[in-house]
Amino acid sequence: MAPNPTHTALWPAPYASGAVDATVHVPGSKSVTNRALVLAALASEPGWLRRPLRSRDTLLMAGALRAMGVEIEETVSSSSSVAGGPQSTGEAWRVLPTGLRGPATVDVGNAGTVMRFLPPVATLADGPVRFDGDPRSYERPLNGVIDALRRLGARIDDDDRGALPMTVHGGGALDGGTVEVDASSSSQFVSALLLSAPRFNQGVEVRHTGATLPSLPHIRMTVDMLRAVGAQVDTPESGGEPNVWRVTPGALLGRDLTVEPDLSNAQPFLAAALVTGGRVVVPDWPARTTQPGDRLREIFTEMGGSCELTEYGLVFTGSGAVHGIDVDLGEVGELTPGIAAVAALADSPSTLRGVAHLRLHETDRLAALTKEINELGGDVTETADGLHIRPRRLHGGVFHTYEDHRMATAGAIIGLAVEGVQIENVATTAKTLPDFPELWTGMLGA
Ligand SMILES: O=C(O)C1=C[C@@H](OP(=O)(O)O)[C@@H](O)[C@H](O)C1
Ligand SMILES: C=C(OP(=O)(O)O)C(=O)O
Repeated sequence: MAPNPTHTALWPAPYASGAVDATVHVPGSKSVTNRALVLAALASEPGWLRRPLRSRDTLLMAGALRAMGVEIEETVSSSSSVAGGPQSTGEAWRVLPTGLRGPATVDVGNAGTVMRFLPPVATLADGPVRFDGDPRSYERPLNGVIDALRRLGARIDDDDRGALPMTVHGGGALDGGTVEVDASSSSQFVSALLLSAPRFNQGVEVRHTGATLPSLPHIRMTVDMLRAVGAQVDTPESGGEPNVWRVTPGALLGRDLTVEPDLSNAQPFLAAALVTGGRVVVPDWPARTTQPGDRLREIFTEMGGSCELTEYGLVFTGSGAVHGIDVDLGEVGELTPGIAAVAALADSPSTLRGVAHLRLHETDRLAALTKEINELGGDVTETADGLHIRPRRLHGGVFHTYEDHRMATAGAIIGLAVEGVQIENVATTAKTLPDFPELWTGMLGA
């Protein structure tokens, strides 16, 4: 990868001199957009995605599917009545599924959803599909997907490393069947196998064998979205065995889906209301959702705020006080960096638990948060499965982001309350929220 000159750039994180009071239109969910793209590509008829997220991860997903022959037409209507911010206003993608083709090359970047959800899709292509990505993608766990696909009948050439880069030799179809997977390092192993399973000859039965399973709401999201396109899925929640999911083979419908705002990307804006004692409104917050970010209503309330979910959206208000929290974040790991940032500004210590698997995310998030908060004068220690955070008076300095979008937004939260924080490579937020700096300064009225 060519060096990106913006990686060394420093962004002075805006300091909030008073309480924020803003309405923030948060763009669409990464997790919903990328699942919707996969399901639409596997359907037997065309489908629509409205207000899709347009970010690095979702454009990589769209690009990969196009490389395998799927047509994705992008249209932008000028309708100003559509919420969702300038990036997604009125945008809709029409997906026209075709026979999946190889040879093809897929760049996964550092997108977990692309590197895990697409190898099962590639087994259905009629030729080889080569997968490669950012250096960090070579280190992120993929063995659960590779081993499972092999056992289900796929031919994969990964030089026996269980990681990227690799080639999936698509044979036009996959047997499918029953498979055991240890998904303790990523729930995306389970989601990946379920998403393509309606197109496997025998469907799939996935049996998770590991001691822990992170990010359950994301597996529920997979199941809900599969059912919404006509798939039959049996789950532990629907009376099945614990840790076993079954998908029956069958055709998938094309749908017209409007993507919800990304509630995990709403986190820094809600945090801004919390740490400044202000008020932030997020329009279109769904009344019912599988997104893990919905847990913020409860977590940030416990940390000192209050919220009201109205027909218009979520109104979140800070009280001026920020409290520490003792919480298991295993189900909602992607919220950890933002919660750690708020915890560093609180009036009492915090313990964040259940997130050992964050060491294998975009970066080792536990090490990165510890180092960066401590370099601003904080007192954070790593535990076996999380962080202890004892608030201290912080000072300005450079907050490094390790090409992790959620490190950048965590640093911005701290910068609201601490003068002189500079975020290195804020552009890394483009992974899921390219307009972050503009939305942030817009929220502050700058
Ligand atoms: O399926 C998904 O869309 C995701 C699942 C989670 O992955 P892990 O289970 O690997 O944490 C989450 O952290 C990631 O941001 C998105
Ligand atoms: C872990 C994350 O992403 P990915 O989909 O790349 O796993 C994240 O967005 O916090």
